[in-house]
This record gives sequence, structure tokens and C-alpha cells, in this order.
Amino acid sequence: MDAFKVIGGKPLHGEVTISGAKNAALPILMSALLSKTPIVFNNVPKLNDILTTVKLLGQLGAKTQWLSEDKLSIDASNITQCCAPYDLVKTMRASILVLGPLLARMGHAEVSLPGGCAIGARPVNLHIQGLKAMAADIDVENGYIVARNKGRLKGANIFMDVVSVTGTENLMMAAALADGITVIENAAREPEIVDLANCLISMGAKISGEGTNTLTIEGVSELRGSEYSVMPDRIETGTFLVAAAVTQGKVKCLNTDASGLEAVLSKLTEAGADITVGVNSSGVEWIELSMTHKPKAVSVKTAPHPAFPTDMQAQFMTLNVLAEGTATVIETIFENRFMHVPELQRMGADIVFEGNTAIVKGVSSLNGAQVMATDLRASASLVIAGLVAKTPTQVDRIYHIDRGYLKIEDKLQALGADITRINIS
Ligand SMILES: CC(=O)N[C@H]1[C@@H](OP(=O)(O)OP(=O)(O)OC[C@H]2O[C@@H](n3ccc(=O)[nH]c3=O)[C@H](O)[C@@H]2O)O[C@H](CO)[C@@H](O)[C@@H]1O
Ligand SMILES: C=C(OP(=O)(O)O)C(=O)O
Repeated sequence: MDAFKVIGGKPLHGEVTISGAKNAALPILMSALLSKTPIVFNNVPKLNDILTTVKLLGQLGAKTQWLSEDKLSIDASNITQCCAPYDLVKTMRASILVLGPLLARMGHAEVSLPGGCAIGARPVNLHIQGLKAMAADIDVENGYIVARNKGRLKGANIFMDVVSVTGTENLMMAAALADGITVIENAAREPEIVDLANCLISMGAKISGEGTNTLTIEGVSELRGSEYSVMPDRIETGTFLVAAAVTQGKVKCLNTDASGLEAVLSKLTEAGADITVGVNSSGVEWIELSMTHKPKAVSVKTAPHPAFPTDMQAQFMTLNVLAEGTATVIETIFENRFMHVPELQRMGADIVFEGNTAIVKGVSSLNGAQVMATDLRASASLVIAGLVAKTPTQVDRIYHIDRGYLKIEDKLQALGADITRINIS
């Protein structure tokens, strides 16, 4: 098993190229199941969740081929299986995203129930209810969602009780091939939803309202292959910006997009960072952050987009741990997304809880420790803490970070960080 050894004390300086967004690439690659002709995807981050997706699509009968480091072609003309097995779903919850496309294209899907994970129970009832409203027959058998429908799914009016990102994506993909019009109300508005909608539209889907809370999808009888580029990863961008702020450095994130990051950039500005956004000669955005003093404490409350993203909560926890003053960090999306807190406390953080609110009092410094990553963004928060700790830090179980950050140690090393991957098994 791999771990990171981090020796803190070096402010980050330089440029880092942001990869394609994991959370956009996952549904977008799954959308290839809707097309009988091949699709080419650009800006695909070759990280572990993407490799799991490629394996899953391969098991279903799709032919996948890396045309270059970030260019992937998927030919799903011949689907031979309709089952996402437990072995893959347990390593990647986003496997649930095959449910809508398989059902719409093949009339049959069997997907292992994902179960809970380190951040919360994470049920998929809204995915199931939405597909049932589209006339699918769905049962849960032996831990699997078994879904069937005769002929095409039927367009329906669907109200989602809770805003769900992958729920909205699954239903949007299913509706793209359904018979009639589907209206999804209280839909998620995350930029990754808009990216998926744009990809589907490039394949011939008829979708409007993406980026608002009402999505309208007029089903078509078939979708065709296209070439599509995945959006830049806003959470990877935010993570590097926080790392720059906490180490009091200056970092320019290249190949990124500031739209979609408003809540994060505004909190970093409130913390005292200087942020500049610009466009390179090819029209691609960059974001530069410079921090010349200790960050000021900033309170954050997570909520669905456009509010502050839960996927940046752990990183801001670390920022507040070392900030001037006291902040509250409120998590409203996932009931258990505070597993990084005990590890930060072991490094000297002053954090107490009142329900889903963490009260964080800034301390002057952290000590390094052997800490355990429990989920993807928790891992990032511990690495950032290690970058400023006074003694070495070892972050264990970094398979979590490898799910969602491409070559994070190489990117941090290029910015001057002292971080090494070590094998401890
Ligand atoms: C691959 C991907 O894109 N993952 C993101 C996605 O996860 P994911 O799509 O799994 O998260 P959801 O948006 O579905 O979850 C939001 C809330 O809705 C609840 N819920 C969800 C579905 C359902 O059927 N019933 C239900 O009650 C969840 O338990 C949670 O409390 O959005 C989360 C919230 O922005 C992010 O943290 C994840 O990084
Ligand atoms: C929680 C996350 O991912 P997933 O939904 O794949 O667990 C994340 O990207 O922070």
C-alpha cells in the first residue's frame, strides 16, 4: 500500500496544469453506452476512477482505446452484458451511472447497490424512483438493483426530493433516449451536469434548462457518436489554490475555468488571498492566487451548487485550522464528512463539534504525524496540512487520493513541495 511522506515548510510557487474533471468525466464516459457509434473524449484524466470506468465499460462489451494520454475512444456498438458487479461498484460508487444508460439502450440493467461509504449513507432511492416514473420495473434482489423495461422508457415529470448530482445525471441520460418529454424538477445545477448535457447534446440529445433547477429532455430514438472535451476539474483547481493559500505561496492554475468556482474564490478572497483570473492566447482560463500572510478564518456552509461545494469542505477545514481567528464549517450534504477532523486534531488542530458544525480555532502551527486518509477530499486536506507542519507527516491509504487527483505528488513537487510516494506494505 502507498503512503505520502510530506516534509512541510515550503511555500508553493509556480504553475500547475489542471486536469479534466473526474466528476464530469465519469458520467460523460458512461454516456457512451447510449450511442451505437464510437465517441472520442478529450481531456480525460487518467486516474483510478477513470480506469475503473474503462474496466466496467469493457465488461459490458464496449471497446475502449486510449488514443493518447488524455484522449479515449469508446465504441459501445455491441453491449454484451448489463451488469455492474459489486467488485467494481464497491471501489467506485459512480458505477451507478450505468443504470440509466443501460436501461434506456438495452431495456435491462443490474447494478450492485453501492451501500454507504466513509462520508455518509448515500442512498440511491431517487435514481430508482425517477426511473420507475419513466415506467421501468425495478426490484432489489440479492443486493442488486434489477431494472427492466419493455420498449423505450417513457418521458415523465420527476420531482427530486433532494438535490442529487449523479441522480440528475442518471435520469438525464435515461431520458435522452426515452419516448416523450421528461421534466426533472429540483435538478442539480453543478457545472458537471451542464458538461454532461453539452456532451449529450453533441450526440444529438434534446436538452434544455441545464444549469437551472428544471431540466427538460425531449427523448430521441437514437444518439450518435461525437468528439467531446471534458471540462477542467474545479475541485482540483480549488485544492491547489487552498494549498497555495495555506503555504502562503503564489500558484497559477492553468487550463482551468473560474466559472463554477465563484463560492470558493470568494471565500479565498475573504481569507485574504489576491486572486487574478486571465485567459491565455488559446482562450483558456487561468487562475492565480497569491497569499503573503496567514489566512484569515472564513466560515463556510456546504450546499448544492452554486453554494459552497462539499468537495472543498475538508481543504477549507485545513485552511481554518491554521488561520487567524475562529470559523465555523457547516456540512449540510453528507452526514459523516468530517473524518479528516480527528486526524487534523492529532496534528494539533483545535476543532470542536456542535452537531454538523465544526468550530475551528486557528492555531499557530501543526506538528506532523502519521495520519490516515479516509476519503478523497479528506486525503487532500491532510496533504495540505503536511505541507505546513513543522515535522514530517505520513499520509496513509492514499488510494483514496489516487481515485480523484491525477499525479498530485508530481504536480506538488513541481510547485516546490517536498512530498514523496512511499510503499509501506
Ligand atoms: C461522482 C460524483 O459526481 N460525485 C459527487 C456527487 O456525488 P453524488 O451524486 O453521489 O451525491 P448526491 O448529490 O447524490 O448527494 C447529495 C445528497 O443527496 C442524498 N441522496 C442522493 C441520492 C439519492 O437517491 N438519495 C439521497 O438521499 C445523499 O445521501 C446526499 O446527502 O455529488 C456530491 C455532492 O456534490 C459530491 O460530493 C460528489 O463528489
Ligand atoms: C465524494 C467524491 O466522489 P465520489 O462521489 O466518487 O465518492 C468526491 O469527488 O469528492
